Amino acid sequence: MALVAGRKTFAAGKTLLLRAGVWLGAEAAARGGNGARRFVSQRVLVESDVTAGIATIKFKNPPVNSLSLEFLTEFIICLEKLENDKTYRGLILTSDCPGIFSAGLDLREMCGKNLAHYAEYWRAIQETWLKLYLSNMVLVAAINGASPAGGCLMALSSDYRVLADNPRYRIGLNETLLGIVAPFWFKDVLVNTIGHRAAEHALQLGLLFQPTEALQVGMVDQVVPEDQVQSTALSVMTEWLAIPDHARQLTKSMMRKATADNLIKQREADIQNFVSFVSRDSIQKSLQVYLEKLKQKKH
Ligand SMILES: CCCC/C=C\CC(=O)SCCNC(=O)CCNC(=O)[C@H](O)C(C)(C)COP(=O)(O)OP(=O)(O)OC[C@H]1O[C@@H](n2cnc3c(N)ncnc32)[C@H](O)[C@@H]1OP(=O)(O)O
Repeated sequence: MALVAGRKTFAAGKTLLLRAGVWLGAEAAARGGNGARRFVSQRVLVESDVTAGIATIKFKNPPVNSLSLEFLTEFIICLEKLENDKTYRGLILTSDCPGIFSAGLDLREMCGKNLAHYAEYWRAIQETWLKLYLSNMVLVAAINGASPAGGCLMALSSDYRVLADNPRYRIGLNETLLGIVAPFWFKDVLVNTIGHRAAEHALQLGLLFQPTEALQVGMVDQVVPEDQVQSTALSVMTEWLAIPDHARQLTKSMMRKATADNLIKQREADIQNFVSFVSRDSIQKSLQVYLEKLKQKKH
């Protein structure tokens, strides 16, 4: 059943389908007698409370939960499985890596690879976003670490964001700092969240907000002490799940469909655009310099 779901997801990406199959073969699932279920994959941990109808996905791709192609493949399959299983009405996104929610796109997937790889990678990024943004489940991001760029996009695609109050946990779309440009649909999601002027300011300067600033600008909905992130996410979830599903889902779709359709109608062009942008010599150089800086930070 899960493979069928995988096939649907990756109808346009044969390699991804193959990888998904490998992952599904390695998957282990355990059921407890108390309604708790736990799916284990290498990079994505899914815990669920069947009785409450709530699942929690913990990103587990150390050291920084970068969105590698392998991570995205596992993540997409998990999302699809949960979405298709009517047991689950709510999903909490959080991290298993201390201090990092997600470092965003894996820069190594965008450097020194061939054009087909860039296209495959970007399709997986698009697919992940569409699955998150259009999910019928209530999505609450329990942001327990730094979340730049693609990490921020995952949080912004949730219905509600709870951020741990730690000045090191900065959040934002910092693409310009890398010498790259956030795609139009990243921009659309940011505009929908914080408004046009604040988004223009944040995007041009590549701002990474500390928790109090993120709350002020509306990028997150709540900032709480670090040890209360999960419990707050859970109580927010309970509140949201008290709303009848059909009414909430139709409302969510009414609010989000136009933004998602904007990408859906030009998906192939968006892939081509990414491929030609990222493969430019100047962009490759910028990304390599940025990666090098990250590596040298430690020394
Ligand atoms: C047209 C293009 C559209 C692009 C759209 C979206 C863009 C993106 O999402 S691009 C990614 C943007 N992400 C970032 O700018 C974050 C970069 N990372 C950091 O700022 C820090 O690593 C972070 C704050 C997340 C964590 O800090 P630390 O805990 O201090 O860890 P280190 O910096 O020491 O990193 C450990 C290790 O991970 C490597 N790393 C970090 N980020 C990435 C990444 N995004 N992709 C790949 N690898 C990453 C870093 O180089 C270190 O590697 P080693 O030196 O080999 O240990």
